[in-house]
Amino acid sequence: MRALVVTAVGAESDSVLTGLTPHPDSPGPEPRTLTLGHPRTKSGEGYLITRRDLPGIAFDVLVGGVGPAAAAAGTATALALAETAYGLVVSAGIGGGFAPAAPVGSLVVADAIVAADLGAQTPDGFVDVATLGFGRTVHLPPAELAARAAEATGALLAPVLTVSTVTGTADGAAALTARHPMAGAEAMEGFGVAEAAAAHGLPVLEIRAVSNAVGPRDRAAWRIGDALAALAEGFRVLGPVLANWGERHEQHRGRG
Ligand SMILES: O=C(O)c1cccc(C(=O)CC[C@H]2O[C@@H](n3cnc4c(=O)[nH]cnc43)[C@H](O)[C@@H]2O)c1
Repeated sequence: MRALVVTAVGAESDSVLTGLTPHPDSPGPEPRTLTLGHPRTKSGEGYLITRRDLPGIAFDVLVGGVGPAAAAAGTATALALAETAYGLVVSAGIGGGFAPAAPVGSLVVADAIVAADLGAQTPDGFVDVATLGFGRTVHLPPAELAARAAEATGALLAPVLTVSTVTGTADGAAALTARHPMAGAEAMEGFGVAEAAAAHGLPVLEIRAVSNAVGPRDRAAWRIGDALAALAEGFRVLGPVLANWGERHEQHRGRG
């Protein structure tokens, strides 16, 4: 199986690739970097993808940009231009954790990927787009895969919210918690990645390493290094889990 892992920034992609480093006894081919699509960066590059082959699974790790729109555009471009079909799409990176369930340095695997600020404000409160009668606000990763990924990595299995604006006040955090009491984390890309995956009929997974608590903004307190290290460790464990799931999934599809 080939999996597409979508991160927002290069530091996250580097962590994912560190985690996906093969065992020294069977190093496999060196990772290859390629650019895809139209030039879109200041330096004139397309989307940056790094390919890493592991036993039973190949990973393409994409730097898609920050926010749900950039993530959807990057993911859709990678899926549309792929030479070899993907079997799974993963949104990965750092994120804010909801206290006390998801402390800084911990991992959260999504059992639901939720567009938390896609809707309308009304005098009676927030109404999401699904309730307004347009589209959807939730994508569900394959339940067994999400559970196995969470168990193997020691992650909290909980909804991960996608927001276009990082929550930066206690009131904002309280409002989100009131609407999504089970939420484990928030980040800015998962729902965009999931929309693109769904448009290609592909399953999606999201994993976040917590760099900060959701609440009053204190950028100096973000522990990005700890979160990036947790992300790398998570992917070290996740590689074989995804390979195993892919093999069983492909056998199942072959029988059908
Ligand atoms: O400054 C750095 O070294 C650095 C390294 C890696 C990533 C970053 C980012 O700032 C990436 C932004 C990214 O982080 C997610 N994120 C993190 N915390 C939150 C949050 O509390 N609420 C929403 N999103 C969060 C988000 O997905 C952004 O794409 C910097």
